[in-house]
Amino acid sequence: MASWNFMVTPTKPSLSWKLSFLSPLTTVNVTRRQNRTAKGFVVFATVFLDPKPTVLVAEKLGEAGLELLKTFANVDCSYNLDHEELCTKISLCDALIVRSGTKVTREVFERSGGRLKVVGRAGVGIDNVDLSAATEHGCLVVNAPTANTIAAAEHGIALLTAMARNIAQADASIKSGLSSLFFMVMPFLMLQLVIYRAGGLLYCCELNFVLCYALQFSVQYVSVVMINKGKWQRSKYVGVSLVGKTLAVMGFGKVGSEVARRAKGLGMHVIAHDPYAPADRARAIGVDLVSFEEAISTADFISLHMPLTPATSKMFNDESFSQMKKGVRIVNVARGGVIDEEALVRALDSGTVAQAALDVFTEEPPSKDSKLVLHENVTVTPHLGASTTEAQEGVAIEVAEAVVGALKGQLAATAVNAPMLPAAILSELAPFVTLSEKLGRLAVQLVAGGSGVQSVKVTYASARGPDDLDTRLLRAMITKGLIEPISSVFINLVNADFSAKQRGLRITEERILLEGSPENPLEFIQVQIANVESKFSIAMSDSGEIKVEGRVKDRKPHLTKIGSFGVDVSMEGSLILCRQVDQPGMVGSVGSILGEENVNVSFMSVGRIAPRKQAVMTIGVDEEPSKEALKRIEEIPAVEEIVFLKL
Ligand SMILES: NC(=O)C1=CN([C@@H]2O[C@H](COP(=O)(O)OP(=O)(O)OC[C@H]3O[C@@H](n4cnc5c(N)ncnc54)[C@H](O)[C@@H]3O)[C@@H](O)[C@H]2O)C=CC1
Ligand SMILES: O=C(O)C(=O)COP(=O)(O)O
Repeated sequence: MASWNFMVTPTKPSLSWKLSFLSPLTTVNVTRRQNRTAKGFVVFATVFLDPKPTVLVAEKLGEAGLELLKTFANVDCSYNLDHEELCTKISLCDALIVRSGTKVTREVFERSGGRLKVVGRAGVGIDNVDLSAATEHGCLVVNAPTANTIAAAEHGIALLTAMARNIAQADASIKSGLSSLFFMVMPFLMLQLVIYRAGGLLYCCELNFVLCYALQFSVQYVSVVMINKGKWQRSKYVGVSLVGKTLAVMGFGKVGSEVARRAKGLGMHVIAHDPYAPADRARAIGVDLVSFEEAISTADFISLHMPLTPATSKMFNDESFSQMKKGVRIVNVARGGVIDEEALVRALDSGTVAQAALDVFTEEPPSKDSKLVLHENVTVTPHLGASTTEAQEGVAIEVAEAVVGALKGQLAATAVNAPMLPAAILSELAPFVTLSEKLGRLAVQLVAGGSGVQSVKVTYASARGPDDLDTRLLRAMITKGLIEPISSVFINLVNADFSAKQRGLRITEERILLEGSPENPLEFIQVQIANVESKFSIAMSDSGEIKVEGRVKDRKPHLTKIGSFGVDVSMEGSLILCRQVDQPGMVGSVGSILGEENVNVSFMSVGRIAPRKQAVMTIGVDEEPSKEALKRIEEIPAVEEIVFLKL
């Protein structure tokens, strides 16, 4: 536990008031109080900074997820924060967990002061998180993409069937009938009571008593008739059948395909529109993938399951409603923003859309006088798609695992703004990830002057076809290696591409398809930097670029080529590269200088063109040698150039 002494001058005697900007989980010990000043007390306080990260949970999260978070972090459950409160708290948090009710805006990232490392969305839709701002601030965004799929699909089906059979309207109608009876009878009972209490004029009271009962009975009679004939509205709520009808599933992803599967079970004919869905997945459950126009113009029911993006925003508008079959029925369990809500009201009024069942709205909660919500042909629920006990426990665990993993620096399988790869592939690629970063680091340190790097070519040699080798992660790590040694920018998987672009660094990728078994994901990776000069001339390839190449051996990164020189060096610690004339005694001379300087050598290897010709000595060192030590090595007559590189 780190401790930090500082001085505060509270203007009020209350020290805790002044220290409230610190995390509630930070322990503050006041150790000494000194003399009064004009402004108040001068106090020495010792603040014990808890080394555990702090996770702010801003919306209700399942207990199992909270327990998991608590094993690794301090958990601050502060629900219902307004935006300003969130912005104030965020600079004390390493991670933030939200559901759909919290807007994680650019301001949140800006005011985190760089501390926020991960935002966890306990659910699927990340339209409430400003992803560009997160990426620019190097903050990873992870979600829980699978645990609420079934809940959302079941809710979609619940709304579909409830809408077709007017369940919600009929239920409300019966209940409003009963309550109107209650309210109609109540005043007469009250009146009767008042008359009794008045006392005195007995005759008069009895007269009133009779009158009162007569009125009460007639009202009761009218009400019962109304309930039976009026609010027991069997003919008003005649529904429509689902069997044999066409359902268009718009967005054939996880939820959409589960809805389709269930709708098939109800005997519906299911078509789907999704520009990115694989046709074979649709075929496997007996669904035809069709164009947007065909889907909306042939469907009796339309169920929406695409994400809200700039491309899908208000894609259901006056124009698309006009192409629909008259009397179509629409279910939306995706996002309110995919529908132009005013256009939907117009379509409902004109009868183009017979009914809509909506779980989501452009503004949540919708305004109390929302014409859409109040429309008699609209059934609504308050964004309940993911709200089952099971789904909430599931998303809580899914997001907590992702957040803890991200805080530990592990690669996230549910990252939204960084390369996302399945866990098995991540584990297979892990040593190549390290190799990539080290190659980038090494290459950029070989550039004379360091900056000015603009054009980098990365070559991946593999027996695997492009579809079996996702290189985004490797590219991001090479970028990290290239940028970090020459800047103060912290690069991670999230902001690598963005930072490269911002610095005008163009990274092109090339693949060499090797023959043989694709057991290993990669044979070697090569990084070339064009249009620069090197501080170590040997690093230049024949075609004039700085070139380094590496392989993974025993899951460890190895440098195997510098320029055109073959070497074999484990890429650990730091390296001294030394170009020399190959002659006896070189290893000893260099080794003894380093020994005298108390620099521990982890390995030495010499690669040469031919005996007594040019050679490259690669020396792994545990400590950084002093400038004097490097100068002494450089002064050995056979040594032609030398460079020290931190990996
Ligand atoms: N109401 C609720 O409580 C819940 C709502 N959702 C929402 O449901 C939606 C779907 O979730 P998942 O199926 O888990 O996501 P997903 O990512 O598995 O599926 C979305 C599908 O939409 C497709 N798509 C993208 N652009 C499209 C376009 N222009 N037209 C048609 N399809 C398009 C994608 O290709 C993808 O297949 C999301 O918006 C999510 O936020 C999810 C869970 C609960
Ligand atoms: O997962 C989603 O996309 C949802 O819409 C669920 O939202 P919620 O977590 O219930 O606020």
